[in-house]
Amino acid sequence: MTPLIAHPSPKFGGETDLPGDKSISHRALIFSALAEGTSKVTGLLVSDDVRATEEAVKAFGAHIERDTEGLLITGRDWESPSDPIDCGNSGTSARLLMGAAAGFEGLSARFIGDESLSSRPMGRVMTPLRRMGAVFTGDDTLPIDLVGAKLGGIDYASPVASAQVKSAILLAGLQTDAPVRVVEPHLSRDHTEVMLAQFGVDGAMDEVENGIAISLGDNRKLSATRIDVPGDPSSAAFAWAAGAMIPGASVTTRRVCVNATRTGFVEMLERMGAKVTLSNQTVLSGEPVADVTVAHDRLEPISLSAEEVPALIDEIPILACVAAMADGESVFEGIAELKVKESDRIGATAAGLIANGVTAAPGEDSLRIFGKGKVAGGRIISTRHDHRIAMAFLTLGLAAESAITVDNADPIATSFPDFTAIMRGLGGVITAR
Ligand SMILES: O=C(O)C1=C[C@@H](OP(=O)(O)O)[C@@H](O)[C@H](O)C1
Ligand SMILES: C=C(OP(=O)(O)O)C(=O)O
Repeated sequence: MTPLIAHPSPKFGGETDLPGDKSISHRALIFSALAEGTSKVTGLLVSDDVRATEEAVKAFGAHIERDTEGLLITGRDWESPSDPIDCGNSGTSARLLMGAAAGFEGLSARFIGDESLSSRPMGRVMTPLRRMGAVFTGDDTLPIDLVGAKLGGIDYASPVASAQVKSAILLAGLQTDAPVRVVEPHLSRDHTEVMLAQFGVDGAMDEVENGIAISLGDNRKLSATRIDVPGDPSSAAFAWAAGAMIPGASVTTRRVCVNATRTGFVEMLERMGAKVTLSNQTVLSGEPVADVTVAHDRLEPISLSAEEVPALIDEIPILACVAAMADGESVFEGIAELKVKESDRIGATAAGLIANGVTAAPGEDSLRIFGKGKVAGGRIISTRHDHRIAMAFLTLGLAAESAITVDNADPIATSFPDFTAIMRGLGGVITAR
């Protein structure tokens, strides 16, 4: 357990690069490991979650080498790993890998994870994958055993807008010729669809009565390619939040992914009153990227509705912290999915805010924050082994009246090991206890 203290930091600002996007990094590894030929991946995120996926695809038989630019990954038909696939803390690893492995006949694998991951629901991917013909033993939670089988098609209406569920089905669908379609109630991040096209697989997206339908086309053979991973907007969010909250601050993050399914947070900051500018817009491996500048201004409270949630699902704890710095009541609705992340993020966020002098009302599917234009701070919060909770409250501590301590900053390594260095580089005062 490594506690860290974030102190009020009135001189925050500047420019920074960011590590690679976590979602795109997981996918680059998995897709390359399934593709025919050798793919090159640059800018891959170095973090515990992505390392879990890298170790897994090696265990399934992919060959990985490094050169000066990045990784060279040679794909193949996946085979049984000799040891359990340890997904650590990473829901994306577990759910996407189960889908990707499900259609290899004769393969058998056990999926395991840490205590937090072992309490998160896996039935949401096992149900549709079983319907396609996959054979699992285990209930809703890890450890789960998979026996690869010949898969058929599926037309699946997902009850949740989850990119992990959608991606598990599409990845499994690569091993069958039968029709594969997933309908989600609202569009979740579409990095799988973007990357399928990069690897030469066609698909389609249509608006339908009950949501957004994504289907695979006829060509499902992945051909090796090059993927350059852009910066992670979910990591940039902490620098942007500090830029929005601290008077006089202006922060520029270079070459960040600005795919519209991921820009919900920065759009909310703009709606709240922060000044947001995009420059140097371009496209990297099918993903839109830009330099994003966020500068402080007076912040207004906001309302967040269910259809807006997927585009900022991982940013809700930090959005709640920013809302606490606005003057008035902010309401977030349709956020029940937060209860099945690395921690119950509705409860953890509300508890951290309340401890630091903010009035907040958590619900089953909602969170209300009664902002007063400032946050007292001064208290220690429990991160509940959740990286996003740790980073959100360290960021709030930079803007609060008194320092905020997080009891354990270790989980930050799962998604953004450079968090402390980057925030310090921008003027954030973060010290050990
Ligand atoms: O597909 C992905 O890469 C992810 C999807 C999201 O999860 P859900 O799809 O379960 O909402 C997100 O919370 C997670 O950090 C990464
Ligand atoms: C929810 C997250 O990741 P995962 O589901 O991959 O554990 C996250 O990074 O906030």
